Amino acid sequence: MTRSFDTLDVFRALLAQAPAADQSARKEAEARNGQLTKPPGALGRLEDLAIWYASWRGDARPAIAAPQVVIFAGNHGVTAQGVSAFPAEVTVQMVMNFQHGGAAINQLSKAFGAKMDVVALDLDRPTADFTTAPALSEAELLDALNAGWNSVDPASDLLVTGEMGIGNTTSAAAIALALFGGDAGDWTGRGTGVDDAGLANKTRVVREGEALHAQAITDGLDALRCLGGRELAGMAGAIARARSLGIPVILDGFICCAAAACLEKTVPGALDHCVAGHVSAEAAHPRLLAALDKTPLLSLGLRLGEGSGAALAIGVLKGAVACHSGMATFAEAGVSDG
Ligand SMILES: O=C(O)c1ccc[n+]([C@@H]2O[C@H](COP(=O)([O-])O)[C@@H](O)[C@H]2O)c1
Ligand SMILES: Cc1cc2nc[nH]c2cc1C
Repeated sequence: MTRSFDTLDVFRALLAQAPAADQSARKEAEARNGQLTKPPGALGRLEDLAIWYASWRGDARPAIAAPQVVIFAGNHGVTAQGVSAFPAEVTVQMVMNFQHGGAAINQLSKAFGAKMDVVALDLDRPTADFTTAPALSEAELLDALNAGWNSVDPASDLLVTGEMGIGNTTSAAAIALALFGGDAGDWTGRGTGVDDAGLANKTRVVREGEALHAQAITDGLDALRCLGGRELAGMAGAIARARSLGIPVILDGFICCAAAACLEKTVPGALDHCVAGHVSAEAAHPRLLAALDKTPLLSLGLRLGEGSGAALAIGVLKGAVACHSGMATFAEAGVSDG
């Protein structure tokens, strides 16, 4: 694969140089919002969402015409520790299901008019078990970040990143512990549905893994390398590329947010072009969203991953932008503005 960046320092520099939102588009969108035929604030959070979207698109009256959903898949060596309710083979089996159109995310992408791409990352080469070694080498991390970076369609106008990877809630919990502190128990949840004994074992694995690598972790990219997985790195690379292209992002569940947190902890503000699509039923997702200072759009008790909650939130964002760009102003409609 041709890489777009060959070292982690170049990736860090790309993150640091990423463009900011367009303040003049924001101001123009705020002014337009104030003239639309509704009582001030009556569209609630939809108003902020539309203005946020306009500012990142550099267009005070934008449209959402080409959303892209990218699902990354990876396998995790830590599954040898018995941390998931499902066997690791499910990852490759679900990739085939995505490719044949049979998964929830296929239906949700279709329902919300998004094109969907699947990026399977070296499924025959699981990461190392992070309780004994760093999950990824630097070269492996770079390859996965590059795969994510190159997966984003520059012609799209909205990105959803999702994932599939048996064992990856363990990885995400260890990353969150490394980045935000606290106890392993604060960040460890049931994932696909482990029982109480499974949860205790998983919490031990998260604690041991984080302790083993704590000294080596100085920023989010170290956490991604030591405790992460290829699909998490793929999501991080895609989120970073979207920023460089001025494409807003809807974040999905616990694993997606852990991957995104690695960017934020590397360059503060790196997630300003992202909105949290939903809060999942994974126990620590609310805590992780709070740490990222993100308020989720939806709360539907989902714990599927694969971009499902974020895809549903495409509908909310499309609604917000349609109202903002399509509604009449008081002057246009001849409605008294009070
Ligand atoms: O998105 C979430 O918050 C979420 C919560 C629980 C489970 N998942 C999905 O379930 C898989 C990981 O669960 P586990 O138990 O194998 O760590 C992975 O494929 C995720 O997409 C996803
Ligand atoms: C069946 C199945 C589907 C999934 N989709 C995302 N994560 C998943 C985990 C399992 C186990």
